[in-house]
Amino acid sequence: MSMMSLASSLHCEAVLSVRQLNVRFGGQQILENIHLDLFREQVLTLIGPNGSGKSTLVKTLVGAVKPTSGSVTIAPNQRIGYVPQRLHLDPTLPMTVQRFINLPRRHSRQEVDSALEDAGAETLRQANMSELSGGQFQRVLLARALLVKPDILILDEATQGLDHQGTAAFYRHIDSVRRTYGCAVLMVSHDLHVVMQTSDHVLCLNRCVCCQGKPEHVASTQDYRSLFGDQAAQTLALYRHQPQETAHAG
Ligand SMILES: Nc1ncnc2c1ncn2[C@@H]1O[C@H](COP(=O)(O)OP(=O)(O)OP(=O)(O)O)[C@@H](O)[C@H]1O
Repeated sequence: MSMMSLASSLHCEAVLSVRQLNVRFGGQQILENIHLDLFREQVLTLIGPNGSGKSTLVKTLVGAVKPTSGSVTIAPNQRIGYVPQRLHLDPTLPMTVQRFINLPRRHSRQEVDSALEDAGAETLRQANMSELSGGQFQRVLLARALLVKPDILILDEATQGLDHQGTAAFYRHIDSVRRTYGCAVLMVSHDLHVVMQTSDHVLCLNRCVCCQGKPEHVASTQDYRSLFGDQAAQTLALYRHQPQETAHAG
């Protein structure tokens, strides 16, 4: 096979594709003409200001929101693991991590242990869900998503509320999960520094896709700078001055 045909066959292997997607709530257009491809083992991050439609797009991908028009196509036999932005549990209801993770379907002890370990939550099996820290809770949600042995892992602002250290640690788990499971990762994040260091592809959303590409490309666009202001200037400076050293910094 020539290099050219090899490259084109690899590029056809999208595990998830979105075409001409529009979502309206009432009379309001929330997502407009979204076009997106996610490839095997790729880390694609959605960024965008508050209210730009990131969560709505993720919910559309996992089937929780129905598009007004357009399509979401998942390649055959692809299992999706989903880590939601928030999950409210009744704090008065005692429930161990082990019990929570076995809902709605029971898994073998070995499957549970292995998912907890892959998510960095191996010490939490007997802990009570209501006593977990924010970072521990998110790792348990990640473990639950890993139980399906995902080909596609989708995370909606999974590090919301975590401090720098917790955020950096969580992304390290995501990175190792991607390698262990060989899965594609699509996530929403506000942590621009980390996004720019950990993503293969960044898609900047503001109702429609306003720019996308490799992190260094997106960081240098005017759209990105006008949406994220000072924070954008900092991430760009990071590329110019110390691209290697800060990998995985929080
Ligand atoms: N179920 C709904 N019904 C009506 N409007 C909705 C619904 N869900 C979201 N919206 C609106 O859609 C817009 C996009 O919301 P969305 O949560 O997708 O944005 P986001 O980019 O994820 O924001 P954030 O960064 O604040 O989480 C907002 O104006 C929101 O009020």
